[in-house]
Parts: sequence; structure tokens; C-alpha cells
Amino acid sequence: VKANMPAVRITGYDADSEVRARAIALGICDDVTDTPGAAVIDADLVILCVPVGAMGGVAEEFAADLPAGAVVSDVGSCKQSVADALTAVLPGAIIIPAHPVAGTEKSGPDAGFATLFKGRWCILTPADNAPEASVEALRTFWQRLGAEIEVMDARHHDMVLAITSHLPHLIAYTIVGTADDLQGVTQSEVIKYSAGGFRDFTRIAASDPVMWRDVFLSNKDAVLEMLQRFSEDLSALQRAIRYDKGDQLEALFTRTRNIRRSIVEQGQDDDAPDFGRKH
Ligand SMILES: NC(=O)C1=CN([C@@H]2O[C@H](COP(=O)(O)OP(=O)(O)OC[C@H]3O[C@@H](n4cnc5c(N)ncnc54)[C@H](O)[C@@H]3O)[C@@H](O)[C@H]2O)C=CC1
Ligand SMILES: O=C(O)C(=O)Cc1ccc(O)cc1
Repeated sequence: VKANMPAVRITGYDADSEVRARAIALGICDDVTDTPGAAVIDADLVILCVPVGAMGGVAEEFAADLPAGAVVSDVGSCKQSVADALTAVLPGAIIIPAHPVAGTEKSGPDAGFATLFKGRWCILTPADNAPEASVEALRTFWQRLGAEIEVMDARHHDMVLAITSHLPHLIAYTIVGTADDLQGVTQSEVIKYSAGGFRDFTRIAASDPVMWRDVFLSNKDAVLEMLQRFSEDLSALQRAIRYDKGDQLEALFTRTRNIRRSIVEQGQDDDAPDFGRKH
């Protein structure tokens, strides 16, 4: 925001006083406050950037100080639970949940950078009664940060992101944990012989534990649905290996290679191991 909209005044609040001090030192906030209420008191737009399980509690803390007409949004990785939590504690407020599908495995104020949202999707999930002018204002805000905008229903968002982002993280956490638990294989061997695929998993598996705990608990239904389908497909592969069905394995691997090729041909990937790319 500082880089793209220098006239916008940014007031920050974080429960951690060290984070508040760092935000000032980095120049990413003009001011920080000691309470959430003081941060929102003259706001046009409030953006909640806390783990998804903490959104409702933070909103409750500033509810009494929120100016009429302010737009309340967020950047959480799942949307229906956030919409429900905010609606419950901010009756009558203009709530437009959002998810910039961009990030890294790093967190904290030092992990941000001005081009993070450039060319990435930002998904808005306004309720049906959200004022059109406010949705358009939030669309313009994210466009000014370089993002491309999609508007969709919160439940649909949660289903799509469950397969494209949440399940890949769950798989990464699992495989790195499984490798670490192996008897008879030392940790140094895992590190020494980790080929590209495993290294990519370790990057994803280094993502913030609290953030991802909250994503899985908050998007439980969609994640469990996708996990069920994934487990069935994995079992089918397991059977194909057990019964030497090489043709089945080859057919699947050919299909998936073609999917990857079509993504690269369309210029929608630069080979970076990053689930946050647009498309
Ligand atoms: N890291 C990523 O790549 C992406 C994260 N998101 C979403 O963005 C949100 C924030 O994630 P990050 O910025 O990565 O995390 P972060 O760890 O950098 O920042 C979260 C901050 O929230 C503060 N906090 C926690 N509970 C609080 C409370 N009750 N009151 C006040 N402050 C509190 C923490 O002290 C921390 O500084 C999450 O909802 C996450 O799902 C969305 C897209 C990408
Ligand atoms: O680091 C990666 O590869 C990511 O996938 C980052 C990311 C994490 C959470 C999101 O909701 C969106 C993007």
C-alpha cells in the first residue's frame, strides 16, 4: 500500500508489541495503536490480517469503535468461517471478505514485499447484500496493488482453495513428517538426498503452524471432502502398484504431464514452486 498508494494513511494494530514496533521501523505503518479500537476509529477500510480463527475475536474488540460506513475486509485463506464470524460480531457493518492468493512460507512483517500481489488473483466474497459501491472500492484497492480480481461465493471459494492450496499444504506437512519419523534413515540422509520434489515439500511444510492449524479447522468440511477424494485416488494408485498395473500408472502420469504442459504453454507458470500463482 505504501508503494502503490502513498497518500493512504495506514494505522496498524497487532497483539504482539514487537510486531507493532517492527511495522513502524520498516515504515509499513504511519501509526500503530495499543488497542484494536483505536486503530479503526477513523478508518475508511479495515483489513484483518490475523489467523482465520482469530478474526471474530479481533472484530469483537473493535466493534464499538468502528465508524458507520467503514468497509471491513480481511485476507484470510478461507472465507465462509470468516464471513460468519465477522457477521456475528459486527451486525449492520459492511463486510467484504477477501483472499489475495499470494504469499510464501514466511510470515511476520519482514516477509512482506511491495510486489507480492502483482499479477496474482485476489478473490472477493461479498454477501448478497454488500453495497455495490463498496465492493467496487475494494476491487479498485486490490487492483492498485497489482492484483486481478475475481468475485465468488464464499463456499465455492473454500471448495476450490481446499484442493488447490489447503490439501497441498496438508500433503507437504504429512510427507515431511513421515520422512522425519522413518526408522533406520537418519535426518542427515533425508536432507542430503532430498531431490527437488521433497525440497519443495519442505518449503511448504515450513509455513506458519498457527495459520495453517486455523485454516484446516475453519475449512474442515471442504478439506475433508477433498481429502476423501484424494485418499480414494491414492488407494487406486496403491492397488495399481501392488498388482503391477503399469498401464494405469502410465495413463495417469501422461494425463498429469499434459495438464502441467498446458499450464506452462499458456504462460501461466514460471516454473517457480509456488501454489500462489494466478491460474
Ligand atoms: N502467509 C501467506 O502466504 C498467506 C496468508 N494469508 C492469510 O493471511 C492471514 C495472516 O497471515 P500472515 O500475514 O501470513 O501471518 P503473520 O503471522 O505474518 O501475521 C499474523 C499476525 O497476527 C497477529 N495476531 C494473532 N492473533 C491476534 C489477535 N487476536 N489480535 C491481534 N493480532 C493478532 C500475530 O501477532 C501476527 O503478527 C491469515 O489469515 C492467512 O490465512 C492469505 C494469503 C497468503
Ligand atoms: O507459499 C506458498 O506456496 C503458498 O501457497 C502461499 C499461500 C498460502 C496461503 C494462501 O492462502 C495463499 C498463498
